[in-house]
Amino acid sequence: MGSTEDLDHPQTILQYNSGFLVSKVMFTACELGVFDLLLESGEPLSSDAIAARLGTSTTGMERLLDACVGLKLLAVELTQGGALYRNTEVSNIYLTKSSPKSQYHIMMYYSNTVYLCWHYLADAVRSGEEMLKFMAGQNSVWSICGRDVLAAFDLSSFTQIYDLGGGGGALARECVSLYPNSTVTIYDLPKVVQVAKEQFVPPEEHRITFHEGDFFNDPIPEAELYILSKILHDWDDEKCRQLLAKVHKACKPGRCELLKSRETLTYR
Ligand SMILES: C[S@@+](CC[C@H](N)C(=O)[O-])C[C@H]1O[C@@H](n2cnc3c(N)ncnc32)[C@H](O)[C@@H]1O
Repeated sequence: MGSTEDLDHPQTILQYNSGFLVSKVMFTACELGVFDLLLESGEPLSSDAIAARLGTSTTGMERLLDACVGLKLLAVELTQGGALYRNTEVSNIYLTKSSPKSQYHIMMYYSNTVYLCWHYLADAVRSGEEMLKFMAGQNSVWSICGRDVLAAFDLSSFTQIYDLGGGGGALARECVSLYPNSTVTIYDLPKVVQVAKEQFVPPEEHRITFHEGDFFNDPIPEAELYILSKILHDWDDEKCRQLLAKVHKACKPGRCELLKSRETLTYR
């Protein structure tokens, strides 16, 4: 990024400028069932056949298919009868609904929900009130899967837990409910801790405490278990290394970190 080539021709800036087009082409082909149809058909199909089977316009479909070819999500074979399209291997594995490794459902969530929310990013940045909605949003997922995440490993031997960047505290609440002998300290930025206290964690919940701090610039106190849930994806590799090194230093031998990113759960 910022290379001398970029100064002559801003390749990076142009890629960022149109990045959303790439996502939307992939989402649309998934949503319309292009990859599923090509998997089921077992043979390459023309754009007319695909359009007819999926009930779309022929020109629109042809353009979408060609865009997918450009993105290497589809391959095209030029025959005397016209162009025939088929899935690439990667599309068969990740973009079809029936594949065990299918990413279809998360993509539909991104396309129909996350994509729309990001339209209002500038408003969200302008307005501090959005923080409350963001925290509630972050919390809501834990009412569905918090217990499963926390039960994936037996954490009952840990009584003193720090949830770094613990936000609104929904995971902390699940944790003390599942492991009644534990206490969880939500470590987060002062303004977030204030909102968590006022809005999300009932004062009678004495097993949850708070620590106002910046995990990059302030000390991280000693604890038996550190939870970093949906934290690392926010930072570049250097920042993640910095944070993990700090947690590692605070962690005494035999103590642990539970890392939950969007896709993975790690216990070490
Ligand atoms: C994506 S949210 C995840 C919230 C929660 N862990 C969860 O799983 O729902 C990231 C959290 O990290 C907190 N955070 C960001 N930078 C931080 C910092 N430097 N020190 C402490 N917390 C921070 C944010 O305030 C926010 O609550």
